[in-house]
Amino acid sequence: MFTIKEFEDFPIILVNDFLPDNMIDNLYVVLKEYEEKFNIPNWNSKDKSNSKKMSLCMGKDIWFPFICKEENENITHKVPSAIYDFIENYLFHQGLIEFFKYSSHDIFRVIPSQGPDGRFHIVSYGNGDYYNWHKDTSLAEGALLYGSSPSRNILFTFNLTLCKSNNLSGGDTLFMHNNKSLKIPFTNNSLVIFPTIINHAATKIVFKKEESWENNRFSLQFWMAGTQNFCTENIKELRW
Ligand SMILES: O=C(O)CCC(=O)C(=O)O
Ligand SMILES: [Fe+2]
Repeated sequence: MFTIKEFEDFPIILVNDFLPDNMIDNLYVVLKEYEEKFNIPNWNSKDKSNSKKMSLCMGKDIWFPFICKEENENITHKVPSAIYDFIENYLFHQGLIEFFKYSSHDIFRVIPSQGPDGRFHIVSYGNGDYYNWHKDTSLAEGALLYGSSPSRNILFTFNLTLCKSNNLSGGDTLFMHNNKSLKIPFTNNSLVIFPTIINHAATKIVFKKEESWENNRFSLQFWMAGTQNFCTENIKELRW
């Protein structure tokens, strides 16, 4: 059963033991199915600041909706049902929604009224990989999960970390806010939720012995979108 905690000095929510085993298994089926499609992160959007991000992430990533130019398929058919299940039934679980409503950081209280649209991003980290400091404010090209309008912005990141290996060291998540920093040590099956404008990083992952791809450290992120109004009214205090 998951437990939820909030940090006083950081608008960050930490959920431990988040998913039941069957949901984790379903997500691993998706990871395995798309193993060959993970690629070096590509932030080629019109916003030039994004290009800097290329060198920050040492892992390999994949986006959903998944865009495959060669196959030219309908992207909306490319989101596995396990991902929708994860977002709708777990990230928007009534236990979490209830917590958001009464969060001590006002910013989270509006999540329930926005609904679960956004994008889905997965990073796979092998031995030696890390993700240097960054914000999740740029939206890589492509549609949102429910095909909604471009007037929505990415506002929150829900980040689930998974790793089956017991031989992992590092892979912690770091946050920076108002000149303070916070380290959340890597824990399998834990979820952090934060406004996308908070600087964060994942420390170098070291496996003490060689591991198979399936034993990599995975970061599964739902980048939640909200309306412009919501954005300007509620997030300005965080200097969007
Ligand atoms: O691996 C992590 O925990 C963080 C990943 C991340 O920040 C990102 O992909 O934007
Ligand atoms: Fe990030």
